[in-house]
Amino acid sequence: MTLKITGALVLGEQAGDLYVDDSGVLVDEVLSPDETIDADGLVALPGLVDLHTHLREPGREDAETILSGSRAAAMGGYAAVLAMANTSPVTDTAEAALRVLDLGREAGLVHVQPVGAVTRGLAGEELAELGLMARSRAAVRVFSDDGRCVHDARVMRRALEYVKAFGGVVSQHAQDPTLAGPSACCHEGEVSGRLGLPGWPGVAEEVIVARDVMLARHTGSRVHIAHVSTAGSVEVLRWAKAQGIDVTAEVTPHHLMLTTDLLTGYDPTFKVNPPLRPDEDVEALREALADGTIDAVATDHAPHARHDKEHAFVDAAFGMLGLETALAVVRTALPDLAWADIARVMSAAPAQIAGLEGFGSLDLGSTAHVVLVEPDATVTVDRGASVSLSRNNPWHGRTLRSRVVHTVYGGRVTVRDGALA
Ligand SMILES: NC(=O)N[C@@H](CC(=O)O)C(=O)O
Repeated sequence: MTLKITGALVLGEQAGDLYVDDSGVLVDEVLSPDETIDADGLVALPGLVDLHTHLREPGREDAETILSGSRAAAMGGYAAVLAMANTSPVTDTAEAALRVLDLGREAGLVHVQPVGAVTRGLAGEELAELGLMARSRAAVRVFSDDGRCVHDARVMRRALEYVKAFGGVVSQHAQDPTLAGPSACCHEGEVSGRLGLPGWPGVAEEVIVARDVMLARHTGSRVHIAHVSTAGSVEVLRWAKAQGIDVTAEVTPHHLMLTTDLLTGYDPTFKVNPPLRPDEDVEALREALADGTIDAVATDHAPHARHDKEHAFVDAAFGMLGLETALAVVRTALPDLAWADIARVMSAAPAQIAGLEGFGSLDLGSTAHVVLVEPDATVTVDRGASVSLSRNNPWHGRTLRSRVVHTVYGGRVTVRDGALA
């Protein structure tokens, strides 16, 4: 099946046509295409890549499945997602990783790349089968105990040494458990004090970021900091990058826009880990994304069933949806960010960090993963319209700028006119 996309503003710049041959590759011309998409006025970006998605399968298929999460990803303009390891059972073996990969292929809407756990059962003690996962057909390159911090420095050091052998990376959920007590449920500060909610401070994140950049320097290995949420972490990253330490970092759309004050209604939709932070952190995160200190935007899409989320704030599960709205949130939060920069932080950089070949580019000869965006559309989010199985959507009722109109994955249209194809 061949495809022609006419009149798209490629990376937001000049209008041009894109052609896809019948092997799903971008080429300079196709004479009589099987399908033509009129993209006049739409911006074409390389299909987005999400470094941080929770798909809940296996184990919590009531909250999300690999199929429903793939649908949400396609609707958000994604061509690839990295599926976090905190499923049940945990993705800590090659067999478990292959199962995620194959279920993703069966769904066929985005590439689902398994993230391997760093430690067995996410218990933080013994390393998981890192080498077997890496050498398997799933070719796992990103390892993370996300949801939990690899808090033991010795274990973190060993993991960094181990993944170095095959060009892997450890994605750290930076949160010192001794500074973030078991009942903590939000940012420690003026708002938590007023609401009487147990909080944890920004420094719980920052001490781990500081420790891990030093471990990366010591081991000569590569560390990635998941969902950076504080100005202090940004300062450490800026210093580490200036030293030439091999560190990358991501920020979530919600940490670029939502702040701690949203907690005053005790609505558990806004309970997330790391927690929403004050304005000054949000400002520092926006600047760091724009200046390249933070490399990528990653959703931390964390679907939860009603019976886990609809509780008193202290008891509710941590996490919020993100795949379908990520691009519009980034565009709304940083209206001056050029489309080429959006393509970098939401596609090229995450593909590179994850070692995913064939993603992140619209150059001729690349696999045709393309998202076509209406740049100045305004859309009011309705959580009921989501294709995710969950409804913990913090953007419900908000008006966001820009809209994903079509998504093409490997030359195949997965979203057409804003609906699953
Ligand atoms: N980000 C979240 O708030 N939740 C994540 C895991 C986590 O706690 O990081 C989840 O798996 O639900």
